[in-house]
Amino acid sequence: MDRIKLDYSKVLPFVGEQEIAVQREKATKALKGLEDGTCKGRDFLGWLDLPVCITDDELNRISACAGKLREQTDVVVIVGIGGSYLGAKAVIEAMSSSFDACSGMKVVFAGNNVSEDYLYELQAFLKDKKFGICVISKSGTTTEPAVAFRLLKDQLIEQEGLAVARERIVAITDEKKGALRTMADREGYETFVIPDNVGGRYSVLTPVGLLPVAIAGFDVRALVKGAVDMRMYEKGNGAELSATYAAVRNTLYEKGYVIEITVNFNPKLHYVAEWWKQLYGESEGKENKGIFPASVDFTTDLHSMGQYIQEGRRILFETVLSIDKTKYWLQVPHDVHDFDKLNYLAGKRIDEVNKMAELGTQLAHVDGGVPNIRIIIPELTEYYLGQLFYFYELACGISGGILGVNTFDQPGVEAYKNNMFMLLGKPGYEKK
Ligand SMILES: O=P(O)(O)OC[C@H]1O[C@](O)(CO)[C@@H](O)[C@@H]1O
Repeated sequence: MDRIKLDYSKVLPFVGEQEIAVQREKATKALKGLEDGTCKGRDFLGWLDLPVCITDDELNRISACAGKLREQTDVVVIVGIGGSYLGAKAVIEAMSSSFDACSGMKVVFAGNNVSEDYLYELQAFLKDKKFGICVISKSGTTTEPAVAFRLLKDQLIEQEGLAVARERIVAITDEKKGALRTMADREGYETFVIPDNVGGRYSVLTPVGLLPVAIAGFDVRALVKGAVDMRMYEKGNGAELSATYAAVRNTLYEKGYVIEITVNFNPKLHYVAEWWKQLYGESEGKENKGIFPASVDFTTDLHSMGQYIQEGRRILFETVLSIDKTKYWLQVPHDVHDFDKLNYLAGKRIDEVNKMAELGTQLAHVDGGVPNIRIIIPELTEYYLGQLFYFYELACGISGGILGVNTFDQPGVEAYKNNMFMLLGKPGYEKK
């Protein structure tokens, strides 16, 4: 099997190899802190060896549960927010056909917002459908998924009766604590556990990511294998890829490039970037520090954000997720009239046009003062997504270590929650 690659040659017009080497040394120290378990947030390092530790029994249980839901239902609603849905959404969007339901099974998401219209429309869509619910919350107390789950559970009971509803609900949560654990135990739902030492945004390789992906009909074993191979490669090579990426982005940050834009040239990667934004934003954005993670879909956003990136404030760098080989083959057709003057492209692959757009964009943006990193993904498969997830997770752990923050907490997220609870009159929040 091939491996994802990193190309930072188009960063070198902006920073010297020597400057990167300084950050690379810091990266080596940060990596040691992770591997020794001496870094800040050391109670949350379970993800480091997670892919290697997943047993065959666990994978079989995940497959069996997914198989049962696929048999019994036409639609499964994945209820969760942040790390409790983004990894699964990223894989499912990347692997699904852009127009069909994935492998005959429709997987939809809820609990990642509190929009009344969204929930109303979802309930209308589920009316008279055979549906199931996979509810995911590590804490078991997050408001958005809790509200959605209450509505959907009631609807399921109303449509199917209590006994069938219990059969069609699966909960993924803490082993012992939280409201969801209490409810699942009391109602007798099938449950899967999110390990204590794995934070939400690092949980894609636990049942949190794996079960929804299996329900959608995709290959979780290949996903895990990709992560295992990346873990083994990085372990044997001083985290060559992850530490280098972490060092390069921190070198840029020190030079005033405070915004990293993750770029794709394939809309299927949109949610990979969303997953990455949570991973890096929640991990690094604290103590008034951290690179701001942003993302764009090209070429779509070249026609909107392209102007700013080319000529706006020079505080941006780009990391392009570049897919080497497409899944399909499609050529630009020849036209006898050539009214649109496109015959110069006739016979060329659509992907060649896309690749030239990618190269042309890189040249233009580098010329315009935007450093460019490329992550080259051989093909868009579960296996390479597994590699990519592990690479990004390890690089994030290292990068947070270089920055000197606790990569694994997210104290800032509480501020909005406290205000919302106070405004809604939640008992215990009146005085706040
Ligand atoms: O799985 P939970 O506990 O519902 O949390 C969901 C998300 O909310 C956060 O805790 C932030 O509020 C994220 O870190 C997490 O991924």
